[in-house]
Amino acid sequence: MDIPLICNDSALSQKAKILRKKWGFLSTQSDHFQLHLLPEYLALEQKDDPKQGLVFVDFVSGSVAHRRKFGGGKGQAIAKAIGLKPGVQVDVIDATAGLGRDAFVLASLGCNVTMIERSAVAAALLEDGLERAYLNLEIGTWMKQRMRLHFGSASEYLQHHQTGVVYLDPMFPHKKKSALVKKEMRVFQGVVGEDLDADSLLEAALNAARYRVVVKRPDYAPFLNDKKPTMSIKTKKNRFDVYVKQAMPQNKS
Ligand SMILES: C[S@@+](CC[C@H](N)C(=O)[O-])C[C@H]1O[C@@H](n2cnc3c(N)ncnc32)[C@H](O)[C@@H]1O
Repeated sequence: MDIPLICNDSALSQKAKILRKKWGFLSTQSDHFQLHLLPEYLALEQKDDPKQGLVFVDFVSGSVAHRRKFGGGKGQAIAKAIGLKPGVQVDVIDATAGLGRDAFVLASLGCNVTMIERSAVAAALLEDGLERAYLNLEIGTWMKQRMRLHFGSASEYLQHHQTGVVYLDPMFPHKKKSALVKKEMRVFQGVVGEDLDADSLLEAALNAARYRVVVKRPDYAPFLNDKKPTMSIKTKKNRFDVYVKQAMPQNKS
C-alpha cells in the first residue's frame, strides 16, 4: 500500500524528505491512510475514519509505560511463557514486532530483544518511538542496550540468526466489532493487512530458537500451522502457545 507522509511544519521538512526516501512514502495527500510528521512524533491516521485517532509509538509515557510500572513484572503471563527466571538474561527475537508493545514488555523485564518488522509503516513508527525512548533519561540507557529494530522479512532473518527464544504474534483476523479490539489495532490492521504466511513462520522460528518459541494467539484462534504446543498459557483475551525445544539454562541464555 502506498502511504503518504504529510508534514506541515517547515522546521521538519528536511526530516520528512529523508523519511520519505528511506521508507518509500509519498508526498501527496490520501483519502485513506496517511502518516503525519509532527514535532512530538510520527503518527498514522485513518483519514476516512478520524474518530479512531492517531496511532504512534510511545514507550516513554503511553500505556506500555504504565504497564511497565504497574503491570505485574515477571508474574505476567508473557513472562511465564518466555520462561523468565531471576538473574537470567534471555535473547529474544520478536519476529512480528508491530507497534513494539510486547517487545517493550519483554525488554523492560530484562530480555535482550531484536524486533523484526516488514511493514515500512510499522517500522517507521517503531523507529520513531525508539529514537525518542533512547533519549529519555529514565529508560534510555537500558532501551539502547536491550531493544533494537531490523526492517525486513522475519523468515529470511531467522534463516541466518539463532537466538534463545523466538516470539511470534502474527495478525489474526479479529472478530467483527469486538469491543476488545483496541482502536489502535483496528487502524494498524488496516495498513498492515493479514499475515497470511504466519504458518510457515513457525517452522522458521523453531529452527532458529535454542530453547522455545512463543506464539500469541486470540483465544478463539487455532494453533499456528495446526501444531500442538507443549503448553498454553491463557489470559483474558489471548493465549500464549509455547513450543519448548530444551530447558533454559539456570543462569545464562
Ligand atoms: C499483530 S502485529 C504484532 C503486534 C505486536 N506484538 C505488538 O505488541 O505491538 C503483527 C506484525 O508482524 C508483522 N509481520 C508479520 N509477519 C512478518 C514477517 N514474516 N516478517 C516481518 N514482520 C512480520 C506485521 O507486519 C505486523 O506489523
